[in-house]
Amino acid sequence: TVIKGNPAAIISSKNIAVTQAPPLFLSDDQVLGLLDWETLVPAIESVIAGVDRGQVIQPARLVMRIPDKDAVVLSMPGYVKGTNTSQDGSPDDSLAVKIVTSFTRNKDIGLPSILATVLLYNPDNGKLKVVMEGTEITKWRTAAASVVATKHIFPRSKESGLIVAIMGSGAQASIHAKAFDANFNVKQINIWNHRYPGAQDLVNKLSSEGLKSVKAFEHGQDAVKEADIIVTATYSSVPVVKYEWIVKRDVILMLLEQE
Ligand SMILES: NC(=O)C1=CN([C@@H]2O[C@H](COP(=O)(O)OP(=O)(O)OC[C@H]3O[C@@H](n4cnc5c(N)ncnc54)[C@H](OP(=O)(O)O)[C@@H]3O)[C@@H](O)[C@H]2O)C=CC1
Ligand SMILES: O=C(O)C1=NCCCC1
Repeated sequence: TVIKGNPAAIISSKNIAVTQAPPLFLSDDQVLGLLDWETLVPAIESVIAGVDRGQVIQPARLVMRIPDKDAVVLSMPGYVKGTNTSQDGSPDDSLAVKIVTSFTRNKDIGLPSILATVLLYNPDNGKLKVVMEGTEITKWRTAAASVVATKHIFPRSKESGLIVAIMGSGAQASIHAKAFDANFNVKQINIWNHRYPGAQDLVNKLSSEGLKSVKAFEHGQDAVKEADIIVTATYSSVPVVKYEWIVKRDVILMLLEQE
């Protein structure tokens, strides 16, 4: 069966499952083509509110470690009870499982450390609808959650001129810089990495993509000194920010880490 049409419409339609169609496969590039902050941030905001309202089933994720490969596999099922109706008139509930692999040595072979797959099911009968590469959506949704948190708990985010410090220069550092730039009025983004050239490379990349006022820092303390928001996005097993470095009283600290 050839499935034609807009992947977004296909994902939201339950009919493909009923008609015995095989699951749709979406590559990361196709998923990326469907992602924008204007849609994603309110969606994440609504799901977080749904947790509070009891509309979300989200058990603790299963964590499997593979110590000799410095790797972790995370399995994350989730169900969201819809609040609207789909095109076919049924509730727009969602049922999915995300599987994330975290191989910290992947950098050496040019692969992202975090790779993900999302399996999307018909929420009424459990039939598999879509298999999608989930690496991009995982990156974006993590940063979107930081945007939502900032919006709700940091009063100065509504004013002009946020200073954001990002510790790390990998995938999460990059997407957080873009997310804050796109969603807030940002005065400066400070990037620190344990290897300074990594911070310089990320600054060059972000600047070439149009981000203004992005600066690399050699010392973490200098990067966080003036910051309103501090995002730690590293694989460090020791703290990369010291308490005494934080001089402002209402700084928000986002910690991204695996289990
Ligand atoms: N990617 C994702 O979607 C998500 C990631 N996370 C978490 O965010 C964190 C960063 O992930 P991600 O950006 O994808 O990973 P990357 O591999 O892309 O980046 C890792 C960053 O950590 C730095 N780093 C590695 N080892 C150390 C160390 N020993 N001390 C200090 N810094 C170190 C790396 O620097 P260098 O390369 O110079 O060594 C790099 O800047 C991880 O804890 C991950 O589990 C959380 C949610 C989602
Ligand atoms: O998707 C998530 O949630 C992840 N959490 C920590 C490790 C990377 C992915």
